[in-house]
Amino acid sequence: RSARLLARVRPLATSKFQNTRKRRPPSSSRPSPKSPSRIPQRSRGFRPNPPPDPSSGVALGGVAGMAHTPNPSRRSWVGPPTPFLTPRPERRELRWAEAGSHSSVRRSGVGACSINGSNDRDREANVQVVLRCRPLSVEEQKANVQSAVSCNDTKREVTVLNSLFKQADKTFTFDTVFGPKSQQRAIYDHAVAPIVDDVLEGYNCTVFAFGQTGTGKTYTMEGEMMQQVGELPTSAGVMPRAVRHIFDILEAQKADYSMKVTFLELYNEEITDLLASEDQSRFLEDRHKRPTLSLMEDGKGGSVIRGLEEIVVYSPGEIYSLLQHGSTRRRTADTALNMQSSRSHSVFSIYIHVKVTTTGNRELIKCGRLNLVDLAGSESIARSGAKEVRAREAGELNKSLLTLGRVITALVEDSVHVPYRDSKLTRLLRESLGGKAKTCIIATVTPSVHCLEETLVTLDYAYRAKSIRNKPEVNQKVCKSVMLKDLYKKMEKMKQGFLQFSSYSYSSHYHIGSH
Ligand SMILES: Nc1ncnc2c1ncn2[C@@H]1O[C@H](COP(=O)(O)OP(=O)(O)OP(=O)(O)O)[C@@H](O)[C@H]1O
Repeated sequence: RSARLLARVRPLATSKFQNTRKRRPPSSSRPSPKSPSRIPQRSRGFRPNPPPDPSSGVALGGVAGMAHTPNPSRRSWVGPPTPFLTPRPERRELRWAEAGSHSSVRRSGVGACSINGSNDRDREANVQVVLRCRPLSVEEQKANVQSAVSCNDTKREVTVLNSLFKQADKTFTFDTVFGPKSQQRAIYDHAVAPIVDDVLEGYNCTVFAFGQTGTGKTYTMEGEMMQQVGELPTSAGVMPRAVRHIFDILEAQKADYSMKVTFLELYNEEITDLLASEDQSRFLEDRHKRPTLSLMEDGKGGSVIRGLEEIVVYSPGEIYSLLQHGSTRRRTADTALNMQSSRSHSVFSIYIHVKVTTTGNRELIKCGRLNLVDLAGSESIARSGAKEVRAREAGELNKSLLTLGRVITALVEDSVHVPYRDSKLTRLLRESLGGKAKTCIIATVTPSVHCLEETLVTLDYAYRAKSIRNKPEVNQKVCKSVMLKDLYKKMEKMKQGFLQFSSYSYSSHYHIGSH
């Protein structure tokens, strides 16, 4: 019986090692040669979600709930899972394989999930919407372009000066407003840092930038990318700052943790892997020939991306180079509105597992995920001067952004049907909009009077998105070692019970027989 029980536990651990690729840390971040943790590991890390078998109906949802099925064409590893270690030797006991239960709190009923209280309403949290208005560019200033947007950071208000056109001004209030003079650091500290703290508590969180082309989405999300580990440049965006923040906290807590990342691009409704391994490099020159990945339903309203590579990382430096690598692979083009316009949406995800010991010495693993999404900009094809390929791209981009707008409207109006399925973008963002993730939207606008119409559209959608309510849930798993300990205890008890029973029946038999 015990053998049967253990046999049931083991496949859970091994099945997690199918699709994660581990890259060797760069020499600067590698542990010292004497450190046992440097023993070459063939670990592929840990899959935070159960294998996405549609028939099993495992509930995963959208970007924050994405899981990745093994791609049979990729190299797969055989043999028992080896531990995935954090770099410091004293943390060696954390093994990805330790997580025995894969379910989130709601599915497994393990642990407690309380944010503000116990009932559903208390657990709800509004999507946070912050507004950023970029400064006029040097060219715009030279051309004396008038500013038609005024920001009041203290009152959290942004006003569109329609009075320039003899109409009433329009004012919108957001959770935070960042005017043209605001710095990258302020945006990160006020809008994103709290969300990153939540990721380390085991929440799935999403930050996405949304707005017209050329308004500063990529600048806000990426900014100046880090070339190497060192001081963050003042123009570093949300992504490098979040990476630094995560490692700073984990190091300060001396936590046992494991981490992996994925980076995907959604272009013309096709998903490609921006971190695809070198064997795909022949496709790099011709971006149109890059293999596309399929987005599948998991049977419970979530999505699954087949074959997306998960890369195990050990240091901020490694993530910076992956970010750099991935973003240079992204499709960009010179348009009339932006010299380097992103022609695709991108999703960079960091999966973090942190081991925590609760009162009563119970070991749990908190599994948080941070999705950093840089959407392509909506654009007026007439004004951007897009033709042929660019016009088609713009059409596809506008289509997916339109669906995003319809999803926001449906959620705000509490419609029975939310059209998530109408575009891949909304399928990916499903969990972040109305699902169990915590979400922050950074809406970006330009102050240029020439873009007033588009600015009003962005403000209108962003304002509506403030009313979307999510139901955030902590994901935590019981360590496998704890589960095994519990099993052994139960077995021991059963053995004792059995021994007591047999000695009792033997003695009563003997007793009866002796008469
Ligand atoms: N807050 C800001 N401060 C200084 N420069 C900025 C700011 N926001 C954007 N820019 C500059 O404006 C230009 C356009 O920004 P960016 O490429 O980030 O726009 P985008 O919204 O991502 O556009 P697209 O949707 O076309 O990709 C860039 O040159 C960027 O450096």
